[in-house]
Amino acid sequence: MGIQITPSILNADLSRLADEVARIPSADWVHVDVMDNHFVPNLTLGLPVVEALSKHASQPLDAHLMIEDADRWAPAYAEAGCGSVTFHAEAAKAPVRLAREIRAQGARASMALKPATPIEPYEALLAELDMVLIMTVEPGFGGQKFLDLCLPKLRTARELVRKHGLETWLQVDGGVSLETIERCAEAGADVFVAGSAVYSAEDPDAMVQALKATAEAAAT
Ligand SMILES: O=C(CO)[C@H](O)[C@H](O)COP(=O)(O)O
Ligand SMILES: [Fe+2]
Repeated sequence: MGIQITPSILNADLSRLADEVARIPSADWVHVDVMDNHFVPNLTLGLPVVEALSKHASQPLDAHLMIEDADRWAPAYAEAGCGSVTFHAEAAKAPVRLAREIRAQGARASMALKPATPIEPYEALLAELDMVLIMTVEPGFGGQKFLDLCLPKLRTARELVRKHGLETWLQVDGGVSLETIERCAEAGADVFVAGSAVYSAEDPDAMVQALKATAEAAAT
């Protein structure tokens, strides 16, 4: 698939979501951060808003569920029309069953790891996943500083995907900008979430294109 950019709408104008998404036609996906004020200390939006937005976005939605009861809710986001659904490893009680349920609903299944969660215990699970999200900030808020300490885990994830001959995408999320995206691409990421970098830019779509070009140059 090559390099893909999935802007997060967390720092967009939430009162005009469909318009905000229309400002980024070059994006491959639209990243939607769902927070429940339990798994993370912040509350954003849920299933009805995601369902409504999926009907107005020209790109598929990439739902990032920062919620405690992932086993119960994640398949519903696939059913609501998301193209990709990411649950957190720290929240899922039965990740294999959950990944299979998401895929059965026709969406890509993805699992996220917080900065302190290692990838090695999940090696056998990789074949069940279409994507792994390596968080590069503590989940909960946009606009945080990129954590370089997450890069070795990204390299390990890339080695494991190669070792098993898989096509699992590796996504990074948190503090991704023109300044940090090269490091992520060099370490093996191929899907890049960028929230504040895109929506604080004067021309958000030009920023999406610049991020993509920078990651492509670093990955080759
Ligand atoms: O999952 C997230 C936070 O938990 C967001 O997707 C992420 O922080 C995007 O925002 P930014 O690019 O500003 O860091
Ligand atoms: Fe996110």
